[in-house]
Amino acid sequence: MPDVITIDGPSASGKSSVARRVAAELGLPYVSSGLIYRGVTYQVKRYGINPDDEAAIVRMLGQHPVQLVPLPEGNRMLAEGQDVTAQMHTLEIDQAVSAVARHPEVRAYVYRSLRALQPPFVVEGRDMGSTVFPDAALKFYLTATPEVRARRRLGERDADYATVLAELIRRDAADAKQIPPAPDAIIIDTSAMGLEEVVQTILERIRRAGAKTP
Ligand SMILES: Nc1ncnc2c1ncn2[C@@H]1O[C@H](COP(=O)(O)OP(=O)(O)OP(=O)(O)O)[C@@H](O)[C@H]1O
Ligand SMILES: Nc1ccn([C@@H]2O[C@H](COP(=O)(O)O)[C@@H](O)[C@H]2O)c(=O)n1
Repeated sequence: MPDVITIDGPSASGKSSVARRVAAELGLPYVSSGLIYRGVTYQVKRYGINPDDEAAIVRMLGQHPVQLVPLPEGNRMLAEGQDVTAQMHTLEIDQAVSAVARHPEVRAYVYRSLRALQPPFVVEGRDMGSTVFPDAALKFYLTATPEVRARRRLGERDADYATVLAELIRRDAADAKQIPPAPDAIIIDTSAMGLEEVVQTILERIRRAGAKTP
């Protein structure tokens, strides 16, 4: 069994749903890296920090840290010990998170949190395969057109289709630096695939890779 399996892709490509299902099938924990960036953004807003002020964000995190709890039934986000998971997937956090996540020192904070976790696990995000776990045994990258992703996301946000689509396209552009897939990632275009089909495709690739491992 590989130590670390990475599943990356743009917003609403299905990373967290797929990672959770794949991890459950393998009996492994799954880890949502985006939830840490969301937790940091929540604290930035809570403490009224300017999202452009990298040094102030890092200082704030020293006093008011966040912690990811990767439970199999769903990752939880703790801010100073308080469970704030329910407030992580709002349009307000969607719109602010990329500005916070672009700072190298913020990324270093998140990378340290992720690398401190004990493998094996399935981890999802943008740059898990390209940057954070370059030695991961297996790397997947999910794509889908913005329109398909916006339709999937509709209903999870308090917004209409046009707003959800515009927000997805904006976030893709804002995250462009960390979005490119690792050169050795297996790319799966899920535009015409159901969730279960994506999960089974990945599990099949993992089984095949496992069969090749001595
Ligand atoms: N292949 C698929 N077919 C249909 N629906 C899907 C598929 N993959 C994911 N979904 C649905 O799309 C929505 C978004 O999926 P999910 O939250 O897993 O994406 P994500 O990439 O983790 O998003 P984000 O990066 O914004 O957190 C969910 O409602 C999920 O059930
Ligand atoms: N590896 C990652 C993961 C996430 N981000 C940033 O966090 C935002 C939220 O991520 P979700 O997966 O929960 O949507 C995302 O838009 C990025 O700004 C990142 O930079 N790297």
